[in-house]
Amino acid sequence: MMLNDLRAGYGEGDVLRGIDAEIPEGAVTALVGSNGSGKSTLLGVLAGTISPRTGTVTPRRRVRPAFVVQRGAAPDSLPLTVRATVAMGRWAHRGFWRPLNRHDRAVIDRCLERTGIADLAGRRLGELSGGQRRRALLAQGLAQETDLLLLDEPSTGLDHEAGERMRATIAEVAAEGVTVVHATHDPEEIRAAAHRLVLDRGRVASPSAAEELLDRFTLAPTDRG
Ligand SMILES: Nc1ncnc2c1ncn2[C@@H]1O[C@H](COP(=O)(O)OP(=O)(O)OP(=O)(O)O)[C@@H](O)[C@H]1O
Repeated sequence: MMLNDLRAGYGEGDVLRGIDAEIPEGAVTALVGSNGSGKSTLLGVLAGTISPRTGTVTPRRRVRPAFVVQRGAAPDSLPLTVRATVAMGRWAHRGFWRPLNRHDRAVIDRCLERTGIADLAGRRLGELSGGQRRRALLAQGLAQETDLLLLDEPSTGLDHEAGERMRATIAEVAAEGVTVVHATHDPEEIRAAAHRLVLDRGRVASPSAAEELLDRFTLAPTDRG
């Protein structure tokens, strides 16, 4: 995917100030940068939820990307089960008015399994811990079976085991041919990604700034000078 001179923002002024980059298809790209550098905004542009002011993303796919945000759109007070939440991921294929078929149910089961939450399927979303809810939202994204999976800080708040499972799932999905872009501050996720796109105040960081930022993000506190 090629990003050419992308500019986007919310009110006056641009948050993304001319992004030129290539995002390799069928691989994992980590979107790295300080707080406020524009990672979530860029994910929003790739997802189509934020319109760029100028610039292009090519090719523009007909398939809707799956965008896994930090919190779901449904309020926690809704009596929605984990399974129902994941099932919503099938609406993109089926429309929410049509009953799920056997294939949909098999996809939902698989997504619950691979995110390690099959045993929570009957629980209400509002009763889950933050990390469990995050896995349910990832499962919902996977259930969409799109070829572009966008994740906003997927492993924030996950324990070590859940974080490893998240990284494994991300790698597996990419191995199946899905283009994965995830915004992350997690050193292991940054190291595990095949590609890194480093943002610096709304632009792609220069090679030397990128190297410095990546060092800062991936070195353990004890390794830092
Ligand atoms: N909905 C919004 N309305 C107005 N300004 C926004 C909105 N969302 C983000 N911004 C602003 O855009 C800038 C970039 O935010 P963005 O969320 O893209 O950064 P980020 O790199 O994802 O940061 P973080 O690491 O904190 O998640 C920030 O200055 C932020 O205040």
